[in-house]
Amino acid sequence: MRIDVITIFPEYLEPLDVSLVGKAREKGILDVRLHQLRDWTHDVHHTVDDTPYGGGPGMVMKPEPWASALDTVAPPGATVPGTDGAPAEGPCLIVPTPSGRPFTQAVAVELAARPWLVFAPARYEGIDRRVIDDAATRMPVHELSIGDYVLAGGEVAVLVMVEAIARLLPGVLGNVESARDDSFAAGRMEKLLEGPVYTKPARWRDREVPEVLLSGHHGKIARWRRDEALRRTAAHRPDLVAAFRPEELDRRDREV
Ligand SMILES: COc1cc(COC(=O)c2cn[nH]c2)cc(-c2cccnc2)c1
Repeated sequence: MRIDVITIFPEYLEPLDVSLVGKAREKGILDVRLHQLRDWTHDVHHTVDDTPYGGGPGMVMKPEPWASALDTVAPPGATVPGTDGAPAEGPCLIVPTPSGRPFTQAVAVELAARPWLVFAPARYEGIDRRVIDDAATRMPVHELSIGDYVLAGGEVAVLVMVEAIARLLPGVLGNVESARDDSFAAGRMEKLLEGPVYTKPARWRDREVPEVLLSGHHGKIARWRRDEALRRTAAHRPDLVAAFRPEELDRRDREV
């Protein structure tokens, strides 16, 4: 997978050199390229923003630098080889924004199937809308939110999305850390939260590990984990429990 990030703060993306994503880059699974948006400005101050039409607080990112950057990074008609022999594909543009579609595990799974992602993290109050409208004439554009809060810029959101997507790519996670059991991975109790986890020692500061986990009885352990996941989800995310159908639970109970 090729990932391009266009930003005025490339140093914000240095964490992509370490750990999981860093190793995926070393293995050639990920090809991450950072681009300084100011390289596509021509004035002495390398200006990328201006006051908003219609007034209001803050500044808006000018269209010209973004359009030039996107034309260079993802020229019209440019493609990369598809994954697993799929046909070559052009880029998909991702714009982190508080007003975007929620970035969920399902969206991460969808994007992990694409061979080329271009991220456009904005600063200030955002990017002139015409940049996104123009880009949408030649590539899919996803405006995505990582949560209901406002950041000073989209770079942190890019780090979140790249990590969530990269860990789904074959060869990135060792088989020990399989992404299969994720809370939100489909097929594992659908969208319930993870229950509590424990490791050695069995007794620590007078606190014991729940007996069932030491029993070796896989059926009881699975049921206990499901109950704890449901308990935790009811406590922290009643909205997810509401979406859960009781007969669904009975079926799963029968499976164990
Ligand atoms: C300060 O106002 C902002 C901040 C950001 C950075 O992203 C987030 O804050 C975010 C992302 N997921 N949750 C929060 C982006 C935009 C923006 C970008 C493009 C078009 N329109 C608006 C605006």
